[in-house]
Amino acid sequence: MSNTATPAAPLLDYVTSCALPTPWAQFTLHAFVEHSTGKEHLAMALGDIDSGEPVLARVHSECLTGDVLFSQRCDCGAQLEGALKRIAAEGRGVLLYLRQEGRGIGLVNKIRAYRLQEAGADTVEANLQLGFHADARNYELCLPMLEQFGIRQVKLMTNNPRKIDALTRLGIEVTERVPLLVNRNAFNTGYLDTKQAKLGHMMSPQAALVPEDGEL
Ligand SMILES: Nc1nc2c(ncn2[C@@H]2O[C@H](COP(=O)(O)OP(=O)(O)OP(=O)(O)O)[C@@H](O)[C@H]2O)c(=O)[nH]1
Ligand SMILES: [Zn+2]
Repeated sequence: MSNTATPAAPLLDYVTSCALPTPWAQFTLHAFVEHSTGKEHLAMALGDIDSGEPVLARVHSECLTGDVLFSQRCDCGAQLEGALKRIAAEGRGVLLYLRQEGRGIGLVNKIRAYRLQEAGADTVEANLQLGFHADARNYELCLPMLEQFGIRQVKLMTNNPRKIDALTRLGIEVTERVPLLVNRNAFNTGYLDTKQAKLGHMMSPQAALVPEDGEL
């Protein structure tokens, strides 16, 4: 018998890419398909990202309500837009769009969680009442996605220490954390407070002090 270790089965396939013009820059949109679930994950890339220099990066978890439907219950849509604007301003970077809606519990369960929040639960309590972990996400796909572009070092746009830990454990070096703070509003202030108090998000009180127009 050979002593050679069997290489780990790939987690996802790289499929194809196209140009994606946005209001801020023309990105290249790359499509991946995850083997175990068939989910389609995306990367939006800009500029020379395989030069070996740390790359400005965002790992964004799907939030249909916030990213697409303009929900003010969370900060996801504003963070998505802010991250793309920053990458465009730098002329170089990548945004991984992971299809782990509702912190991994799915859209319908997130709506169930919102309903529990309307009855008084916070975002963590609602997940627990539904029988889920507070945060059911897993970031292992980030490694093959970043490897596709030759990226080993990132300047990560996040307030979430779990993302930094997860990437570090995967062997991606986070050379810098770039805060991604958005305007508070009457609907998201409790959500932001809970992220800070219970999920360890790094949001100083100055988080509220961003310009009126929400520029990041
Ligand atoms: N279960 C659940 N998921 C939510 C809720 N609000 C937003 N989400 C999901 O949470 C994910 C975004 O996570 P956040 O914790 O806001 O932000 P993050 O991406 O972990 O951290 P940052 O990098 O700092 O933005 C998305 O998948 C959203 O769909 C909620 O009340 N309940
Ligand atoms: Zn959201």
